[in-house]
Amino acid sequence: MSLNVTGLHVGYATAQVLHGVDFTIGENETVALLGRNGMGKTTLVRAICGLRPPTITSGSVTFDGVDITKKSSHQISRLGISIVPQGRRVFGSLTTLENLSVIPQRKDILGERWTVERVFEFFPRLGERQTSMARSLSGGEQQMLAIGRALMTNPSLLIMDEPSEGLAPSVLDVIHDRIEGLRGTGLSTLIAEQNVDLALDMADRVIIIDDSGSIPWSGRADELRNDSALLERYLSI
Ligand SMILES: Nc1ncnc2c1ncn2[C@@H]1O[C@H](COP(=O)(O)OP(=O)(O)OP(=O)(O)O)[C@@H](O)[C@H]1O
Repeated sequence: MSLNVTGLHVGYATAQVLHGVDFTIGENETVALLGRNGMGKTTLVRAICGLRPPTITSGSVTFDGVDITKKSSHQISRLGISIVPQGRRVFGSLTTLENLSVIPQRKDILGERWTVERVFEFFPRLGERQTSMARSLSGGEQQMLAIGRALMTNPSLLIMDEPSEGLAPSVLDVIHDRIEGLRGTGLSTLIAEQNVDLALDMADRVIIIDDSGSIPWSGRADELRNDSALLERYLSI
């Protein structure tokens, strides 16, 4: 798996948000995307996944050597990138089981495929709630379901947009543990997060987005954790 983002400019009808974003993600890497509120984390992950708005105005996104800059979100999903959207977006009027069963799956993959049973092994709590309507699940259970739905596509790159948002600390521990559990399964992960401590615990590498609409710093998570000037400058911590 390799993702290469080069010179990406992205915006909305009303405003240009990203002004030349460059980064790469390699095989088996967990990368955190950090930045203060409104810097463009969601804009960047939506652009990579082919979700519109926003619109990519220049630059390119290449995934496993294929230019996906102009591809639709469905095409990108079929190539192996899956997103856990901000706000979870599960189907409230379907059961847990139905939410997982309706996902189109990529079949031509190396390694173990995801099945509903495997998701229930991975998140036992979802197995217990498989006949419940998704709208009746707690926030944490909905987040597990959103991750389960993304895994069902059999991605090689999983992108999560603020997985910690609105979750209680005990649930965060579960989500953190499960994201750790994905390591070594051949999956690479990009996590956009406001919760810097959590992100630094989970990630091998960090990219920071700032008000220039680009990536002023990237490096190892432990480097950032130990650099109070960087934390203050870009994340106001
Ligand atoms: N649909 C939209 N139309 C116009 N502008 C938008 C739209 N969505 C986001 N923006 C603007 O784009 C900029 C970046 O927003 P974005 O949501 O990508 O930031 P973020 O880093 O993910 O922030 P947060 O952590 O608050 O979600 C903000 O100025 C926001 O107001």
